[in-house]
Amino acid sequence: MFDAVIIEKNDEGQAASFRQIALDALPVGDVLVKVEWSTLNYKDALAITGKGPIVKSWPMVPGVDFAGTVVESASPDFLPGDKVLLNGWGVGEKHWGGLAGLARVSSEWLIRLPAAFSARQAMILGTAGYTAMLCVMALEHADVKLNDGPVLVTGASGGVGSIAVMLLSGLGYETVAVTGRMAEKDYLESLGASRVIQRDLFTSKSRPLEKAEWAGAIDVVGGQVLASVCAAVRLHGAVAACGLAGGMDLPLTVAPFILRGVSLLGIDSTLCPREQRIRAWDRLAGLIDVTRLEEVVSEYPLSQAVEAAHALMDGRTRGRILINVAG
Ligand SMILES: C=CC(=O)SCCNC(=O)CCNC(=O)[C@H](O)C(C)(C)COP(=O)(O)OP(=O)(O)OC[C@H]1O[C@@H](n2cnc3c(N)ncnc32)[C@H](O)[C@@H]1OP(=O)(O)O
Repeated sequence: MFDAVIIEKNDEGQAASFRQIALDALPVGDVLVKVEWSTLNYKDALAITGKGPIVKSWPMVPGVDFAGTVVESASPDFLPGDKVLLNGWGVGEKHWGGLAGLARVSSEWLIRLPAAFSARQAMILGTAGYTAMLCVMALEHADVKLNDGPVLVTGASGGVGSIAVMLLSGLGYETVAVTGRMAEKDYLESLGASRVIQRDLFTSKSRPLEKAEWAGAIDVVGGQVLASVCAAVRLHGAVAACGLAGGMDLPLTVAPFILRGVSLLGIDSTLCPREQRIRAWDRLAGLIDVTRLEEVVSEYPLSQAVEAAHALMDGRTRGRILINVAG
């Protein structure tokens, strides 16, 4: 038996609970991992609270992230004792995920834990940190340079936003944080934001082109916020879009793209190719000052993951939510 959060569905709806599960209930996979640390991302909170259609197969152990140690392996790529991590690949959606003491998964989804990080540190970063890194790499690839002007981060006090602010400011970009929670101004400045501005400035319908202010942007919100950001990007700037916390719609015109040459860069961390993931984790290893990770984290035991998911959905958390699975 092992401890897990499990989401079950019946005629009355879905419910998540913390309980013991039998070993033989684990799904198929060629590697068995003892999970030590996991996390809660916005997507996990949607799954646990039932506020979004994340779960595709029932019952489901949620958790798109985990880090731990290989216990059994039928793959030539991993041996018992290897330290590994996993982000995405439909784990926690279609295949049992990381909010459990054990996970049986495909070896193709695992990567080795970078030497720069402990399992705990890797999970403070988790999918949010790796997604933020993919966004930064996309802006670099689009040639957004340090002296081109300020770079915006929306949803800045959340998991992706906090790490994005840390990474961009660490690289030397003038980083401007957009938040719905101005009470987090000091926190965002401590992460490296040179300015913190209110989300309200981006929530009204924008004109096709607004005053060109931003050299680039990382957006976790989508909807009107993303549209307003695109309309205010400078000539040949770029926006990396990775989230939909504010909605799926995109009420904008083609003006920013055809009149200012703005690029809208889609970031998908779930099915991102393995080589690109490894590059992102290598970049994180080079850029993140591990002594500063404690500034962005709140830690919960696995037994309290369901309560933490409700707090995240209600906007009562900030930064990264770390789940201590091994105890
Ligand atoms: C964590 C990464 C992933 O899960 S990537 C996986 C693949 N992508 C997806 O599944 C997309 C779905 N997920 C999202 O859209 C998420 O927004 C996200 C993944 C991009 C960000 O997740 P994160 O873990 O950073 O979420 P947080 O809850 O910690 O922070 C969210 C941030 O957005 C603000 N926000 C929430 N609701 C709204 C809204 N309706 N309108 C505008 N902004 C909203 C929230 O308050 C946080 O920022 P703040 O500074 O407080 O404004």
